[in-house]
Amino acid sequence: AGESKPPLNRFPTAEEISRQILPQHPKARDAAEQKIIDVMDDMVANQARGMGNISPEDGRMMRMLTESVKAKKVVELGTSNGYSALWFSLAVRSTGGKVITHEIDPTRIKMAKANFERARVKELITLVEGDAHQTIRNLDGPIDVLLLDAEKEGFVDYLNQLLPKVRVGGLIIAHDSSGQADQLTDYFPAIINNDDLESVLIDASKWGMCITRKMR
Ligand SMILES: C[S@@+](CC[C@H](N)C(=O)[O-])C[C@H]1O[C@@H](n2cnc3c(N)ncnc32)[C@H](O)[C@@H]1O
Repeated sequence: AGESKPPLNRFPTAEEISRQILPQHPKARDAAEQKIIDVMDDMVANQARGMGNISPEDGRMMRMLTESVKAKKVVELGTSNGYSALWFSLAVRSTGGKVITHEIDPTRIKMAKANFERARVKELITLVEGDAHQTIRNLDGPIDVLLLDAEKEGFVDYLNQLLPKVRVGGLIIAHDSSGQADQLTDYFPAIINNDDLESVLIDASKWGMCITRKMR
């Protein structure tokens, strides 16, 4: 924070605006949020390798969206070590909501639990262990925000299972929608050919998020 950058003598590119001009660091509104952000910073510095975490830009966008739709229930598929869930926890602290996140890998489950513990968000986040294709079957709606960030080939099944539980006006965020678009050749038709859904690609970092709104 506060680091000064030499002025550009041309129009900045979108990446320069995103990475150099707009603030990179999340803003805390109180000490509890600062605690969460401190843990997120530590995860970026010391745990990120091989975790497949979302970028900070995408996290900021998800936090804004989640607060904007006043989400009470956020469902995440693919917790990894808990980085994106912590971004959601910043949002649900202000909406009075909860995050239910799903992960299959025991090592990552252990890391996520430790991160949630030290960020003091255990009452905001429920971590469901196991294969999400099975564990989401008993999930109750209404879901306000759904993040698809587990294995790409599973996205259509996740959508089919959970779309009926997403509330009208709710959001489905498919992560890596540009970075791994080649693995989403079934997913794109599934959302495009559904007249109840409207979608837009937000490419704040190279991974991209396809954000879909349930219109009716
Ligand atoms: C890209 S990472 C998630 C990153 C995380 N959302 C973040 O930004 O911090 C994908 C995760 O999905 C998990 N995963 C893959 N298949 C799964 C399944 N069938 N059920 C639950 N989790 C799964 C992987 O173990 C991996 O940790």
